[in-house]
Amino acid sequence: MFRSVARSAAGKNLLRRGYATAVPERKVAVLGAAGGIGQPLALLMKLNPLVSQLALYDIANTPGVAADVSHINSRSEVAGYVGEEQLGKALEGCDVVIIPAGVPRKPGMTRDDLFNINAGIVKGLCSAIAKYCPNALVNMISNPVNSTVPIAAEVFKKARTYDERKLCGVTTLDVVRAKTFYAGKAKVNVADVNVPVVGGHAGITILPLFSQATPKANLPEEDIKALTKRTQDGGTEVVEAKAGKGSATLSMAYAGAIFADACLKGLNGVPDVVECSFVQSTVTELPFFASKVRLGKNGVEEVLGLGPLSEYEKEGLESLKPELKSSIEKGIKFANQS
Ligand SMILES: NC(=O)c1ccc[n+]([C@@H]2O[C@H](COP(=O)([O-])OP(=O)(O)OC[C@H]3O[C@@H](n4cnc5c(N)ncnc54)[C@H](O)[C@@H]3O)[C@@H](O)[C@H]2O)c1
Ligand SMILES: O=C(O)C[C@H](O)C(=O)O
Repeated sequence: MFRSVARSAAGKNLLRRGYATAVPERKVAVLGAAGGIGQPLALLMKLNPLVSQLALYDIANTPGVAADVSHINSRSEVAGYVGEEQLGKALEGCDVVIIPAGVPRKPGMTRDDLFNINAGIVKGLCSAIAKYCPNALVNMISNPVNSTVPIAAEVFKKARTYDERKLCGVTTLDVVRAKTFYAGKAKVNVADVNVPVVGGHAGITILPLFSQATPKANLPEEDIKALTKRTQDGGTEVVEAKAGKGSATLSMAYAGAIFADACLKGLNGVPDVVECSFVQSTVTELPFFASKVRLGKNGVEEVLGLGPLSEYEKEGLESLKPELKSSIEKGIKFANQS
């Protein structure tokens, strides 16, 4: 349902901020909304003027989070849903579903160590999405993303609702980190920095392409290697600093909000919305891969290629493939066995 923006003061304000010529009604759900990521993400989505309805779902504690966030004087109406019996209502009519549900890492764990718990959670939530909002654009945050995205794809295939354009693994935090670390090293304004990050979302599968970073800085090879390693280990850096109290939540909420905003802009017809995401792909021989994607009215309208790689990045690309392949296959196997 579209509403002319020219008619309202809020609409004029949106136009001034370059959002769109018309502001559709958009329902967004956050699944896992009472968690470490879910709460600040709920806040950021409440602040997003492209959202008209915000559904906050979790297995516990969402009434309080929803009541709290709902007092903010921004466009969207907020509703809290708790427990499986309310999941359908949370999902009905959704345009975008963001999933940060599941357990986070503790020091010493890999993201793959979360598989046993999170795979089942994601499978259950995706079955409900297939039933209640099969056309929604899914933003998968729950780890291990390299496996949870393939799980979601298999669940949707079984339900005959799969549309590869509507399933995105959220790797924006890798891009956020790469930009921050590059700006610090290159001594450039962080707001001007762009760095594509490709591959997957775990350890060496995270491949930042600093050879394509702008503004150009001609950093020495040892700096590029150190920046690459720090980006790949960014999640672990936070897990260790939090010392058992979870993983990145605030920076992840920021990254998740950026990606969801890009999805909404794309759905609303804003041209040239490009972000990195882990999607079904033919960019390499692997069935899923993160690269730049163009977001549009149908979700992922185009998966963009890798562009020219340095020798170091070419090596990184070849080294990441076996791990990424095995994580993808693990997800597919789980979804089809259980
Ligand atoms: N993609 C990324 O870049 C990225 C970054 C950070 C964290 N993560 C992942 O996000 C996930 C969540 O992290 P967190 O720090 O918010 O964890 P958290 O434990 O603080 O919150 C998770 C929330 O999920 C809820 N939950 C559990 N089962 C659920 C279900 N079946 N339905 C709905 N909600 C359910 C919990 O009740 C909890 O509120 C983890 O898997 C973490 O590894 C991904
Ligand atoms: O590192 C984690 O476990 C969480 C997340 O994937 C991150 O990159 O911060």
